[in-house]
Amino acid sequence: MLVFKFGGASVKDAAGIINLGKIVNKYSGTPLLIVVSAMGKTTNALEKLTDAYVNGSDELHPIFEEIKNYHYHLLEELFEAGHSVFDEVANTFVEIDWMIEDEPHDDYDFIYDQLVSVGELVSTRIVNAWLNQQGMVSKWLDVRGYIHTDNTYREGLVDWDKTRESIQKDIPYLLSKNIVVTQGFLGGTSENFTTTLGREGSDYTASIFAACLGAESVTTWKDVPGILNADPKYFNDTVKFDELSYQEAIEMTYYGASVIHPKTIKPLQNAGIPLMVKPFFEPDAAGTVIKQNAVNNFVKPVIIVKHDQALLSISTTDYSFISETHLSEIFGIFAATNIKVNVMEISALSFTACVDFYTERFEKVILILKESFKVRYNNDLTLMTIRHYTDPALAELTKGKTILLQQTNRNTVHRVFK
Ligand SMILES: Nc1ncnc2c1ncn2[C@@H]1O[C@H](COP(=O)(O)OP(=O)(O)O)[C@@H](O)[C@H]1O
Ligand SMILES: N[C@@H](CC(=O)OP(=O)(O)O)C(=O)O
Repeated sequence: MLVFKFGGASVKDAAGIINLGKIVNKYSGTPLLIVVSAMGKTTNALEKLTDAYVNGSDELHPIFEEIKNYHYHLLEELFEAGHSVFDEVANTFVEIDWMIEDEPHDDYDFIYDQLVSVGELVSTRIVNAWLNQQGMVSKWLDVRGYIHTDNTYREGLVDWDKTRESIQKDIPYLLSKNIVVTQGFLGGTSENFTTTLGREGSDYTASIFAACLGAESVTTWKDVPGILNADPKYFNDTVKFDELSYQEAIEMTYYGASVIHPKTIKPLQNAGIPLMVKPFFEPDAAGTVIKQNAVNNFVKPVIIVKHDQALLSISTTDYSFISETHLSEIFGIFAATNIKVNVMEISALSFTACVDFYTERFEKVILILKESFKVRYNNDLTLMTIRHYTDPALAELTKGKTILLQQTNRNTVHRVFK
């Protein structure tokens, strides 16, 4: 069986959904599970809606109307009036109406997951209806009953044993009868609340299903020819990799290559399942294959740029050395507040960490750290990681930047700058 993942860019409009149908049609006869993300930039719009709700903003209803109109226009282009998908989509949006009628719950991350998840619940209804309308028999599956997580909202931790059991119990039978269409990015808790797996987590969803089902391969259909040595949105003259090893792909995604979610590769590596990254605009092209024993061919350095970084500098209040006990306390606080450290440095008197900046989490961690330490920080920074670097490439890429932290290893350099 195969697992396909279609991201937001591939289903951003009616033409995208028609194209998805054509790609799927090429694989008729092969058992196929399809993971779909929210359409276009819907997740960003739902994040704005969540903020507006929590802050009691007047923008709440206009934002919601815009999200609904975007989906209804798309439906009108694809389906005759009266098709049951109109009601399915409307009923899903009603869940937002119910939630925003009440006063916001205290836990922002909990509210976020209940509201933002609607993007995937709606997109999968539309894709499923379109495939069926095109004669490809397909079943809509609520992923929240299959991917079981803890209640770490916005970063649900997957309970692999429970997830594997649920998936293996039902999905092989469903796949023997139909195509299965399900939501990326979402999970469910044991109390039946919705969780999300972290932004851009639909790639990870595809990998979870593939690993549990022993799929032949996973294909993620993207708006790029494959994995390139740098993000083509920011760099010209990029080169595509035909193959990449799991290890190299893990390193790239860990440091922020946003083309694949960082948690995606490991389950596939453990199960020996290849991951193809292919362009949805040219479905017969080879793309990039991530697999065991791949030949990594680095004709150019790999450049990974991560924005929205903060540099935290932590020292003791009595000017004593930073000890292992202090470090243990600091990491305990990071773990408890879901702060991810990308690069760090220790000196006699201070510990410095470059971390992803999320406003609410950051404010929380600073408050807790300040109970025991002196804390200074800079935000709005960029972390650039260059793998397989050359000195001229490094000099060119960092020209004119104010570097706040730097690390150089044999293969990889990190630079944090303004
Ligand atoms: N090394 C890279 N190679 C290819 N694309 C990259 C790379 N790094 C970042 N990207 C970005 O990843 C985007 C595709 O990923 P993403 O937007 O998450 O796709 P989707 O959400 O449709 O699955 C591309 O449009 C590109 O800008
Ligand atoms: N819709 C979610 C999950 C996701 O993976 O989306 P995409 O496949 O478009 O990156 C997000 O935008 O974060």
